Amino acid sequence: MRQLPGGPGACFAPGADASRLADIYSARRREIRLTTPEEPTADTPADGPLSDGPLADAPLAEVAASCGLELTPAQVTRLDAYRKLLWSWNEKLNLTRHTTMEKFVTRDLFDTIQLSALIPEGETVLDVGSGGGVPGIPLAILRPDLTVRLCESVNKKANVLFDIVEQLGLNVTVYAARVEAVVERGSQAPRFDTLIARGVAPLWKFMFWLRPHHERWGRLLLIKGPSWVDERAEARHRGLMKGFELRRLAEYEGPRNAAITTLLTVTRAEAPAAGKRGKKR
Ligand SMILES: C[S@@+](CC[C@H](N)C(=O)[O-])C[C@H]1O[C@@H](n2cnc3c(N)ncnc32)[C@H](O)[C@@H]1O
Repeated sequence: MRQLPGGPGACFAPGADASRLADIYSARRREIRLTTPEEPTADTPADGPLSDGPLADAPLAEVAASCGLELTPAQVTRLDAYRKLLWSWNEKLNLTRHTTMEKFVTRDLFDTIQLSALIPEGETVLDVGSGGGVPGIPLAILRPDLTVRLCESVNKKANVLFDIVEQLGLNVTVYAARVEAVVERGSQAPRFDTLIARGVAPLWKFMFWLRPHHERWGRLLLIKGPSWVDERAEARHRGLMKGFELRRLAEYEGPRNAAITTLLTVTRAEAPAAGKRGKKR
């Protein structure tokens, strides 16, 4: 993982030719000004119908208060600055369908806050498949005690993340790379306590990508919709859960959305206690 010449938060995929990085960087800067059709952005796991509610265009603080979310004025200001940058980039790239204040707060912020409650103080966290930055960027705003890093495989989106992080003055590193490359042995990225993700891939794919590098991450923390049960079955069927434990940590209904969201964790299974190993003689 090499540092881009553009700034301390910028990294590039492993294997990039160092002598060409400056060219690549300026080319990528140009690239992000294009309006390019992207693959459709998946709804978040618990997305129901995306109709607007009565607080669609209310100020962030008001919508947050209506959902019982307690935010300081400083947090409101930074979250709103992030929301503006995200929506502005969304006019050029397909990054989010949550383009009313109500959806931003009740889906993006709400999910992030639920997730945040499960992350211990001081951890190093990687947001896998950040897209427009959820949940990694709101998490970095709300939890300055964490070291948050973002990972996004599509260069155009990673460039947007570089820009947003820079404009918000966040101390967040962005990897323009696939997660497999970020966590592989020999990568310059640190070991991560927790990998977080929303709306990226089914469980079996995560396990396929991450199993070989299990010593480089502590646990996987996933925001999932009801499909998680089928995803678990598929991952087990493919033999990808062997030696790993999946637990359901929390389940909640969104404030304006009856769909259920589940927070799952995957960790290495504990080795059996010494006395239980092997057959009795
Ligand atoms: C549907 S978006 C979700 C974005 C964001 N997490 C959210 O919930 O709004 C999924 C993102 O994951 C990225 N992605 C898919 N596979 C990836 C991988 N192996 N490593 C890193 N990013 C990946 C895609 O490029 C896409 O931007």
